[in-house]
Amino acid sequence: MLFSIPKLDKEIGKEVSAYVDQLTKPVGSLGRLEKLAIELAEMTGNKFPDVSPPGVLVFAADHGVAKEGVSAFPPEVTAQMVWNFVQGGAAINAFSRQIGALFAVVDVGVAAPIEHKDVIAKKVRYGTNNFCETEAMSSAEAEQALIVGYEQAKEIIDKGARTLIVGEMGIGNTTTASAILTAVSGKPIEQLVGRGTGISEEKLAHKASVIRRALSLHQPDPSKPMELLSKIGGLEIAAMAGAMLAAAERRVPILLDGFICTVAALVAKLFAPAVADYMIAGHRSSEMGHQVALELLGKEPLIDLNMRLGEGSGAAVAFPLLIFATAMVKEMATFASARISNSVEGEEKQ
Ligand SMILES: Cc1cc2ncn([C@H]3O[C@H](COP(=O)(O)O)[C@@H](O)[C@H]3O)c2cc1C
Ligand SMILES: O=C(O)c1cccnc1
Repeated sequence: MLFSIPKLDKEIGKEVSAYVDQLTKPVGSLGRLEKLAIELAEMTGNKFPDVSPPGVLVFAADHGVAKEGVSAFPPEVTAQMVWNFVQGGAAINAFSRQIGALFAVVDVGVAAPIEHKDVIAKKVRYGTNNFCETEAMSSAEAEQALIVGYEQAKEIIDKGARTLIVGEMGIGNTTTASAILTAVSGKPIEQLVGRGTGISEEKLAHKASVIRRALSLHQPDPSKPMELLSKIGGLEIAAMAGAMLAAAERRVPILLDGFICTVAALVAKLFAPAVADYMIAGHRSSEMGHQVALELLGKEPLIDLNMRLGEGSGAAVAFPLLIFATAMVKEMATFASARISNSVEGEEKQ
């Protein structure tokens, strides 16, 4: 599949960088917010971009590998949480309301029938196969799930979303994400597999052995994203990658969530490396493996609150920082406009 992602507007970045140095504060004193303002300008091609409203897309799907007992919760929780999302009771609902987000939940592969006017029905199949036994899904299904994500992102952007947040719900998906990350990074499984919903030490060792089995069965080519998705992937992970690709094509900044989202980001990057230019890492999840995924992506997260939930929750909590960065550029006075004496230290920049 081919994606056409525009180059970052480095010229606007330079303009904003120079302008930020004129604002009524010592040079560099707003730290990371300054860098963020420059990045947002380069992504959007706009010196004074709007990042609101954000669009939150939560993709839900089940994982056949959950049968192996790799989660602290039973697979039915995926469907049960979808009902919670439409009733507004999940963490991502509370946080989406706080940040004024456009919100949608998409069934891309829940292993139960779901009919509700507020659930976008895009089920590709009733959960994946157990990838310890056979491939998770066909390449055609992986592609279909990717397209679901792509189309949904297009839609929410058409409705006005100026920043994209992608979240997920899928019991077992930290196993799937760890499998993909092991294949992509080539690092030892022990460094990449974590407690997910909160499994015991014993289950953690079992989870690692499940991933080891799947990788030795399928031996996916780590440079081929569709192969990774079909052999050891997840439907919601494919959809998240597709959504990110659509946002980057439209110069819409992507605010990443935690572990699963960052692994989906790595998959998106394998489809089109330039997609990473449009990503900002929202938070550092305490899930083992997230740090490695962030390093592979070359991103430093905005916040670290010891969260490990998913759903897009960490990105939603980090989102106000994007508002602050843009408000700084839009609203602050310059030394000249406010008639304030500038530094006597000349050009020195910290
Ligand atoms: C009530 C509940 C709400 C959640 N919201 C996100 N997750 C998170 O936990 C799951 C991944 O962990 P594992 O791989 O251990 O199953 C995903 O659904 C993820 O989004 C939840 C999990 C639970 C139990
Ligand atoms: O960081 C995440 O995305 C995460 C961690 C644990 C469980 N679910 C999601």
